[in-house]
Amino acid sequence: MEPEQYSQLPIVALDDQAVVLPGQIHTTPTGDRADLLAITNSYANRKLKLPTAYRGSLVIGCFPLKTKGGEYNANKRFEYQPKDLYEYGTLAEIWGWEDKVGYGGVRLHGVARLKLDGIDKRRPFITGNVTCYKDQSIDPMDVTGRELLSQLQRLSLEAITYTRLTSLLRFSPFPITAAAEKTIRSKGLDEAGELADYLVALLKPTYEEQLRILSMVDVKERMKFLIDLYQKQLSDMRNTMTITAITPINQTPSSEGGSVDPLELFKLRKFYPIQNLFSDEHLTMDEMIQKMRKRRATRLPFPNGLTSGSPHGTSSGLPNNLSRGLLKGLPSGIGKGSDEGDEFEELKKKLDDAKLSPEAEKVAARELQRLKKMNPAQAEYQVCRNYLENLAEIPWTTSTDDRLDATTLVRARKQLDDDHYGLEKIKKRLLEYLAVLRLKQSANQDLDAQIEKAAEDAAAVENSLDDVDDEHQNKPEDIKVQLLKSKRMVDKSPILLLVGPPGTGKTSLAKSVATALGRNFHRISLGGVRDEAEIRGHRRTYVAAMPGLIVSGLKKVGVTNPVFLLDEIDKVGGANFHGDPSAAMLEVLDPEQNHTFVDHYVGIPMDLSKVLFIATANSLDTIPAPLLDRMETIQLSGYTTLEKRSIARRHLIPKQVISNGLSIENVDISDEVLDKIIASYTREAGVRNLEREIGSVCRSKAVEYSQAKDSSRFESYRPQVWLPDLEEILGIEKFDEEIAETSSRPGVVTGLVAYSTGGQGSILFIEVADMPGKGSVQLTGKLGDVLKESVEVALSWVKAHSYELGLTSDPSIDIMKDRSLHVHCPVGAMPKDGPSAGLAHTIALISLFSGKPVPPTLAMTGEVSLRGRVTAVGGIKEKLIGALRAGVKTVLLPSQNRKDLRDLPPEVIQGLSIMFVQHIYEALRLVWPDGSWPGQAHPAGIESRL
Ligand SMILES: Nc1ncnc2c1ncn2[C@@H]1O[C@H](COP(=O)(O)OP(=O)(O)OP(=O)(O)O)[C@@H](O)[C@H]1O
Repeated sequence: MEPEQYSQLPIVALDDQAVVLPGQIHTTPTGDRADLLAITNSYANRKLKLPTAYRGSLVIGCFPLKTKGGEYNANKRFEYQPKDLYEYGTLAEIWGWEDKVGYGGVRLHGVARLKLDGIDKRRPFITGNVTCYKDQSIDPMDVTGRELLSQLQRLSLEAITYTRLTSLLRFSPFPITAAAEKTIRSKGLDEAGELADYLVALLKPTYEEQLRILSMVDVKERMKFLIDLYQKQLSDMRNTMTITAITPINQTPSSEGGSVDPLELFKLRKFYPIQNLFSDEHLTMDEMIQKMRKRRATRLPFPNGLTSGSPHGTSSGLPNNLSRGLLKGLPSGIGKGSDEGDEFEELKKKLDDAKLSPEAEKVAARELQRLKKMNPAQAEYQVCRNYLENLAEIPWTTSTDDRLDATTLVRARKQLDDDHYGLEKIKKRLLEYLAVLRLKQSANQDLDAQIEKAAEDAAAVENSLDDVDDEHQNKPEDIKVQLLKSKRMVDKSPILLLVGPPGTGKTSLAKSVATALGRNFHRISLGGVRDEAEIRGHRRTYVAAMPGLIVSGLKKVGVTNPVFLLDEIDKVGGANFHGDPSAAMLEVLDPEQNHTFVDHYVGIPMDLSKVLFIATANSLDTIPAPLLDRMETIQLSGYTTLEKRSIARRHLIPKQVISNGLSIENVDISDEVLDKIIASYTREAGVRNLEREIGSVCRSKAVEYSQAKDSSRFESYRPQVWLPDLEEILGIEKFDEEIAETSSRPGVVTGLVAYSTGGQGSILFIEVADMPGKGSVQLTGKLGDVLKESVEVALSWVKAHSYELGLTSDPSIDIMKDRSLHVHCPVGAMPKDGPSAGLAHTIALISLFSGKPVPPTLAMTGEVSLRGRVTAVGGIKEKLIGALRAGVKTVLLPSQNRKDLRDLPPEVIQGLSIMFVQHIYEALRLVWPDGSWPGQAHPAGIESRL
């Protein structure tokens, strides 16, 4: 939501050290204050001008104090000055006046954040211009936002559990923590800001920290800040917190008429570091408390005849239900009012409705029994309840019907074509996959019918044999049913892995597959997962334990057969002291194992075999081999300019135009403008930045359009975007394309590069210069080790063959004797590495020594060996696309790379003359066809493709 501006808003200063955050209620004392009384009067006289959105309720801006200021005016009324106010405040509704003598005050309810932009007038109360910020909800696709929210929830729940554990023992009000837990869990991405503000109240930060939180209009920033605060508090709690153990007290009953002071109970206390209690993960919370009691009983002497153990006491004088339970040593039954009873029934009903698997049903029944016996004030009660609620929310048997019928393939093809341009090979592979799925399912349907019939036959035979003796253990009919069942095809879906540079449509392809199948879709972001427990859940005995990503995903989609997108699987962390997350993924992804996947929290085997997993990755290098082995890789490569143009025309422009509130005829982007955006404002393999830049163009058109509309001058609006407009809208060009040079000089050769990030290719100049010297070689241009070595190989080969090449007049002359060399690769600031410039270096050296220039529109790539062989290199597609864009006409490639031509887009094959070479001599003959080069021993392999 965009911030709104309000003018002439009544503004008050809050009392000293008070901050009101949105959602909070605060009473600010009226005392002798002039402004609050004046506002009250104006309100009574209906003189206030209020923002339209808030008419009907009385809103004011309330600002905390920057300094302790304020003074009495001539009328003996206390007044604050605008300079006393902090620049951020809260828009608050006045909920009422407390009119008691001595401490009357105004009850305020915070609504939204305000920033004070200026003051209108000062008397009788301050009014000013403000900007009002409502919290933005976090986009569900925003990974950081989601992670922040879940981290904040986890930390705050952990803090609450610690508090509860101590407060349980110290009689602190349990219902408050329960309510807080409920609130924390119930907040989603759209209420993240509200949650953050709510959690401030639980933390009790300092005044300065509260002011900082107030000034944080950005929800994510606020969450980060709170996460820090919670982390600090938790580490304090973990390190220094101790538990005050209570003992069942055999207190002399208060028969003398005196009541037992609850504080008396704390006299007997023994401190245990809390970590000791949690370190043994096999203990339940109940058992921990028992353990504490035992230790206390053996070590603490009891004065005044008090002894531990005997559950004998009185409830008089203690908070009613708690005292009863505590004095009996926390047995069952306390506080089980009608509320808990309802809650229990509700939970039971939920579990009944949840269609649990047989194993889950057993566990649920057992846990319900335990819960029934438990005291709601026990920390373990909540743990057990949460567990059962989780069980009820997991889809054990519910699934959606696959839309797998005769029209499946046609429909899927249409869906994929509608959503994506090109990507033929990938679409074909996805369709094959769907076809197999459909065949398996229809084979199973036939078998199901047969099984049903065989089962009926078996039942009939059984009936007829009922009264005969029961020796027919393996009746043929039963065996038939078994046999048929074993033939049933298991729904073992292979796991697809889409690998490619960012923004090439991996996520959206997976979405299209889900839509085509009619299945629910859920994205699990694996980037940065370092902890095995994030995938498999925490054991239940951990504080604030939760199920892992997989089970949470299933809970969210509510069916057993969704499409799960495992995004960024290459970024899952390897083994560390938190376990090995990638090993946990192995079990999830193995079709042989994943029908009995066990989440640590749930602890019951679950069937993941119906889930269709599609993983995405940017590169295969960081995926552990065993994980890679379980997936079927589908490679996506970058798009050419032409492909990008078509994607933009068909998908991105319509999408952006509509999402910016315009219609197609309102924006006209020509091919020329599109090409400029692609070449000068984006350098990427995918189309994500392109989409962003098109979005900017559409937004700027939307502004123009609405201005024209508002001033009723439609005729002045121009839908076309012209080239000169681009600089104004998108800023100055971000990238300069390397363009093949027009003139040539000896020692300069055009090479080809593929950038490792972004999957983009381009040309690169190799420059070699010589000078008088003693044979040294200087290398510049941020060259990596491999590249440096390839220069050395090139130089050694040229030195060794200088006589054959006609560069020296005698075989004994060292060509480097009286000269030094300098090899440079612009752009100097960009790091370069790899062996693929070997051929270009060799040719550059020969060109320099022979004084023959190389044609500037001829580019080359290939690794060379000391024997002069030219061997294969990678990234051919990207390099050639880049070469074509840069204006190269002819390219020399290693013969071994011939296979890569199959993947090339047609416009590249048509636009470039591609020649293959196996040896440097062949390259020489192609570069300088007029020269008489030696090496006739290598005539084979000179071939060209035009
Ligand atoms: N061939 C295509 N046709 C139409 N739109 C495309 C195509 N390729 C990508 N897009 C669009 O580009 C945008 C980015 O794609 P997507 O989010 O799927 O990228 P990704 O490959 O998953 O990237 P990352 O690796 O960063 O997750 C989406 O809006 C998508 O629709």
